[in-house]
Amino acid sequence: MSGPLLKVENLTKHYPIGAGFLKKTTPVVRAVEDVSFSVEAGETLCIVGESGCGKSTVARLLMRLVDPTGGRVMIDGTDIAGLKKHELRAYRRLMQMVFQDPYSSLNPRLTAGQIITEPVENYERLSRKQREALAADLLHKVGMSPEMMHRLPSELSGGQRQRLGIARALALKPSIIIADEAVSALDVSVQAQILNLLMDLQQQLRIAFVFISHDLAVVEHLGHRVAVMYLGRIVELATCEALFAKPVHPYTEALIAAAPVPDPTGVRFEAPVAGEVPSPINPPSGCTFHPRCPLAVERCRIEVPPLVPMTDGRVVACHVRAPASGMQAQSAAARDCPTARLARANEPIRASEKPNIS
Ligand SMILES: Nc1ncnc2c1ncn2[C@@H]1O[C@H](COP(=O)(O)OP(=O)(O)OP(=O)(O)O)[C@@H](O)[C@H]1O
Repeated sequence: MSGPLLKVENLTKHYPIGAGFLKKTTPVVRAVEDVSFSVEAGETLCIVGESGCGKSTVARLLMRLVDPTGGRVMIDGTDIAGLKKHELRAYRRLMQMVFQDPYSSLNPRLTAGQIITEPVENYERLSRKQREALAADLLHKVGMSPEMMHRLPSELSGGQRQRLGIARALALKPSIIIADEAVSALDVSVQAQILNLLMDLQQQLRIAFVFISHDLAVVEHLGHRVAVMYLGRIVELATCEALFAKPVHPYTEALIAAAPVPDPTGVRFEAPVAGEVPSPINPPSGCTFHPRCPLAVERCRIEVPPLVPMTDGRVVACHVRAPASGMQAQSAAARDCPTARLARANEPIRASEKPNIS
């Protein structure tokens, strides 16, 4: 294979809503607008943003559970939109999903063994012996004992159920796992166990993760790169280290500043993003963040800012901090950022911050 494992180009999803009988145009929810990114084998790309910014819709588009309004999703260089049903089945094996609620996503009437071998049995017949061996192997991979294969989901703890969800996702030996808020429903200590399990599995199996979360502490722990979404668009995409050390987009900066501080000696400020997220049915003109942005200028109200590459490899969509004309904007932006000033004092930017952003 040459090129990235997963490549998303200009992905857009508008959900039509409530068209009146005589209305000439159907109103739409602009859930995802012109989103592009790529993910390499063995890499974790996190997608963060407030509720309703389009994270889950991106996940559904990647899995082709919904069809895009525009753009493409390429796996191993193949555009999955052009695939016939039987070809899509083969590609679906490569990409599996882990859901937020491990209870509602597991069939309560099936045993753990049946749940995790079911995806394989959709593709091939297994003897009882093969099924048991596969179930034992998958349970072992996620740190559970083989005896658990006879239990029902209701007889397992939340953490065990999420391990089961991960075992089921691993059954088809995927190259990519899409995890949508996969640890949000778990206690913090169980969250840490599941995150460590995912990182171990990634090292062993070179699986790529697209990890969707609103929890920046989780993202900082797990991610290689982070895409920050606001109202359907990516506003900043950077390596995890670079993003947390010196956010450039004012929205990223506000999001990081507003995150709870686990360590009171840490570098984070407590300052929430002012105002509500506008409606994706009738989003603001120009930069959709402008009504909440303390730096907004006239141009922000008029023109949609393009994603501009910065000198450290990140991309940022901001007329003020990343004007389309200048790669040098990044250093100026980072200088004015109070979070960055404190962060920089603690953690210098490393030479390895050269993300592969496309
Ligand atoms: N089937 C649908 N029909 C109409 N609108 C939808 C549909 N699915 C999602 N939306 C809308 O699209 C926008 C993006 O939703 P999405 O669930 O992708 O956001 P999210 O960032 O995952 O939010 P959350 O973190 O709350 O799950 C929201 O305004 C949502 O209401």
